[in-house]
Amino acid sequence: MVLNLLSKESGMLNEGVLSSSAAIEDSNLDLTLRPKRFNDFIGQDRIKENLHIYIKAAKKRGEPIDHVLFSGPPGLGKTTLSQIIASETNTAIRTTSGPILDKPADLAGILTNLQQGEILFIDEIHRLNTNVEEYLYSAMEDFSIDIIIDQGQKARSVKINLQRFTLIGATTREGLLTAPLRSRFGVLEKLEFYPWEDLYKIVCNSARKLAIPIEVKGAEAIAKRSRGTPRIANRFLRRIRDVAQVLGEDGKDVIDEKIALRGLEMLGVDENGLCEMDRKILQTVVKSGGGPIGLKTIAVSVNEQEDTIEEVYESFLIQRGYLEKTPRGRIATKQTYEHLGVHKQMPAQKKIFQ
Ligand SMILES: Nc1ncnc2c1ncn2[C@@H]1O[C@H](COP(=O)(O)OP(=O)(O)OP(=O)(O)O)[C@@H](O)[C@H]1O
Repeated sequence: MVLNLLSKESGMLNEGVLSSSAAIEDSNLDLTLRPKRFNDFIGQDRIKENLHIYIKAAKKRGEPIDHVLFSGPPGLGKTTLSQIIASETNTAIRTTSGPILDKPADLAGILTNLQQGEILFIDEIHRLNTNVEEYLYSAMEDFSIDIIIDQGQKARSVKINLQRFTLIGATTREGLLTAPLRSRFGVLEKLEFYPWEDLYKIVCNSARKLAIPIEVKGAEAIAKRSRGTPRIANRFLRRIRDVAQVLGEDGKDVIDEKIALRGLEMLGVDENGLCEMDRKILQTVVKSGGGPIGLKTIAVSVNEQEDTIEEVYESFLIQRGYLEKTPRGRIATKQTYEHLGVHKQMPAQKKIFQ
């Protein structure tokens, strides 16, 4: 049964494919593992130091910190950092997300209920609809909003002052943010993929919190194949725990290197940390003669949403040197051919007649 779940999940990075009970268990464990303070948050040192200073200075002035925008691929800790800011500043955090805020009234309801210094966290802020986004401008800048009361001829606009709050926006697609919205954030921080050494520490910490016995080599194997992403490292750890419990030698539940590698193979993760979808994307580019090939064509060929390819897979493949993005499309690199074990077909040499 465990094995079935693993093979179904194979190569998928989204939680959507987990059975509902596994998904609930995973999200509960996610809460257990989420760092609560800067001290528990591993890596991203430059960002942590910056935030530490901004928080200290704001406290000194007796003001809330400036609006913050976190950008970067999914699972790197944008939500976690936002919650840490709230706990480090002893303030409440109200959470919503871009697609949920359908109309300005939805946002007005939330804004007018915010208390002095509270944090409003908007996840996927790049997906705010234009009307709602424009409404946010004056709230962020002047801490006021205009609302229309009454209808028809009696309709009039009334200005409402808001308490001073901090908006924290998170986005996986910073490029989709409009310039007016982007310019209203005082702090812009881009989270980067983690080096494996940081992920190793995260895996060890999580194993300790969940009382999972793990050997150094086992933790290293997971850390090196987790796409530079803490959420993935934690998920692999939990799935490989299942493997250790069922397939561990002599009834031992320990995650050693052998079990870790076996579990990763079952998850469809190869020695460089690429999953099945990564390989499908790269194969599509290579089959097209190495590119340039458009995102749309790739999406149709691998049967995945364009957005998901850009947000989840492509950013990692580009960062690791497997793919280049040009205005004419995606291009495979030498490393891609080497990894897939395919020989690059060189264009036929032109004959030079003298
Ligand atoms: N630096 C870190 N140290 C330890 N654990 C981390 C770190 N960053 C993230 N995590 C873990 O990874 C999980 C995912 O992090 P989080 O939800 O903050 O990512 P995110 O960037 O907001 O993702 P998304 O864009 O999908 O919303 C968290 O539950 C937490 O357990």
